Amino acid sequence: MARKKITIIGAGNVGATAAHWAASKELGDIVLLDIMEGIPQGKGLDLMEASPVEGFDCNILGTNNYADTANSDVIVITAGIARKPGMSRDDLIATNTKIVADCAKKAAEQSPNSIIIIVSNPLDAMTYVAQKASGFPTNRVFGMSGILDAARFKTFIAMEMGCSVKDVSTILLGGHGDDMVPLPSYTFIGGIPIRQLLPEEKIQAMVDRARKGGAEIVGYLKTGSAYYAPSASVIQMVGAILKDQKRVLPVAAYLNGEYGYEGIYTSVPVMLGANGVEKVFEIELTDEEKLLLAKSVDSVKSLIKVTGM
Ligand SMILES: NC(=O)C1=CN([C@@H]2O[C@H](COP(=O)(O)OP(=O)(O)OC[C@H]3O[C@@H](n4cnc5c(N)ncnc54)[C@H](O)[C@@H]3O)[C@@H](O)[C@H]2O)C=CC1
Ligand SMILES: CC(=O)C(=O)O
Repeated sequence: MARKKITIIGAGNVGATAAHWAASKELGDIVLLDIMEGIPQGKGLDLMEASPVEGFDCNILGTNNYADTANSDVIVITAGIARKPGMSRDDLIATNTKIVADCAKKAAEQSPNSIIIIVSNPLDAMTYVAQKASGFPTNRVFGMSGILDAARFKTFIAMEMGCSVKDVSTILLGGHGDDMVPLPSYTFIGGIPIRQLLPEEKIQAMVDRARKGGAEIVGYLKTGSAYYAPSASVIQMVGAILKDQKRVLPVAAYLNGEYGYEGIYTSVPVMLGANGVEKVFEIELTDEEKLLLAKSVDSVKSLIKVTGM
């Protein structure tokens, strides 16, 4: 069987670390593309030279040329810039819209049957931009944030309980911002509802910490944002697609009337397999949860508006 081909666009912290996880899991051959000359080539070769030590078999090519990405099965877009002093959020969106649209268009031309996963921020709006720029059907363009945000929530719960992270399960909805919607009502520890094990104030403190999880890491790093957990999260999605695992995961998926919303991307539980988003699950929500989701979707809508797409 031919090896799968994964292209990662943006060889910065998230992109290079995603290549590392993908290689160590032998998910396929990897093309690492960046606009900076030498960076993807150097990081790609360095990672490839780890293969005899770690014992993984895959080719890793660093490049600045989209022709090298041809016939990829999955394309991960992490390209973009972070907000700099003096730059408004709208300035950032304008710049990243151009970058993400350009990357998605060029990558889609080279790999017309591929699946595109967006990581670049602001996530939900950039996913919308990539879908428009690629012209791909919406089941083949979606974003990563829900797995990361849920992973942060699960980590804090395991830390609080002193239990294994493996026994914590949850669902999280909404945009990748401060008003994302972690759902304690769908959170279980070894099958036990979290509200039977922890007081509400402790649960709400962890909900709040998860919402601000990205900022917490930036506060420590100062020079950049999180990349280990984000890259692990996107590679979980890549694995689910390439192995047709039918995983049920929170993904920034296109909504076609589900939850009462149409024409936007936001995180909801989906089934992820070889055809990308194969099913969107609509779960029951309380009135309060519906209001929280509406607030988050409003934020996503206003970000999409700024893109002008
Ligand atoms: N969705 C999520 O949950 C998360 C999203 N992010 C976002 O992912 C993006 C990447 O983050 P990092 O890797 O930490 O940033 P980084 O600055 O380390 O890497 C970005 C890379 O993109 C490259 N790039 C810029 N313009 C390009 C273009 N036109 N074509 C190809 N490459 C280009 C840069 O040269 C750089 O190497 C950011 O937008 C960040 O906010 C990061 C973590 C989590
Ligand atoms: C950077 C980002 O989006 C995060 O760490 O959540």
